[in-house]
Amino acid sequence: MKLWKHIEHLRNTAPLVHNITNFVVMNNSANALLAIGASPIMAHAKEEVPEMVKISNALVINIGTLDPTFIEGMLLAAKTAHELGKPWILDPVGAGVSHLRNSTIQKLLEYHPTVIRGNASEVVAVSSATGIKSKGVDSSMNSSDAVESGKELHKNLGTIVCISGATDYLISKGQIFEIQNGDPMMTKVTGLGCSLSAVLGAVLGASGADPEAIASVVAYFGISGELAKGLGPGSLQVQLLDHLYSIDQSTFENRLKICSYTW
Ligand SMILES: Nc1ncnc2c1ncn2[C@@H]1O[C@H](COP(=O)(O)OP(=O)(O)OP(=O)(O)O)[C@@H](O)[C@H]1O
Ligand SMILES: Cc1ncsc1CCO
Ligand SMILES: [Mg+2]
Repeated sequence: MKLWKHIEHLRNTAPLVHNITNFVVMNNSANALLAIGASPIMAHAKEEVPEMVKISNALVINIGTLDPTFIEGMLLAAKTAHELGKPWILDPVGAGVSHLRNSTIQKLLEYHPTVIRGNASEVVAVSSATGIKSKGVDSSMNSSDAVESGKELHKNLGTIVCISGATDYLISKGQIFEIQNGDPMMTKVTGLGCSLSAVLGAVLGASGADPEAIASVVAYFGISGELAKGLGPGSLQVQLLDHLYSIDQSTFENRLKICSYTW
């Protein structure tokens, strides 16, 4: 697979990505977007959200720290993106943990996200709609155990589903990509799943709903995490940005662990 072209295209396109995300990750998500070559804007007030969606190439909605004001902004943004045909990605952080999260996800799904990216517990919770018991925002399951739920979600909504974990899965119409890049140390830095969702917003802005382009960025992010591993979570958090910024074609191609099959 010749995947580097998707990374180059993203860097050359420099899409503007509108994020409504959580208080924990606003900074690292904006920095991850800049490092990969995109332009971030964080904005959640309902008074400006429609204008932001209009000027942006893609929208990221992350429900990590919900409150009524954020929910209002998210619903308006998702509605506007849906009406304008702008691609958008939903990160259902903590799906299944509270009624507020579950009911907000159900309302957001009415606006047909282009992609849903979550860890295994979140994907299972969104797919079951009723919500399962979950530990918090970290997954209590292996990503491989969420693949059937991811397929159901895709069949019911037509949404591309990305399940992150030791193996990342990208489930789209008739095709699944499996990506084996990344490092377990990435789970010791908060919000790297949120950063992944943000950079997937960037590839949506640059390439639209192209599963191969999205899978390329999932792999790119994992490779950046592998290279960023140092003494522990602190250095990984900082060096991830350096590698997102600087990886070249040969490093990417030498480290790439990806396959795809039909379903
Ligand atoms: N065991 C693992 N081995 C290798 N890479 C991993 C592992 N677990 C997670 N990752 C990588 O870490 C990144 C974040 O995925 P993760 O599933 O931890 O997201 P998350 O649980 O939503 O995180 P958060 O909610 O903190 O943002 C992905 O790039 C994923 O490939
Ligand atoms: C720790 C945490 N709590 C709400 S959002 C978030 C960031 C990781 O999802
Ligand atoms: Mg998460």
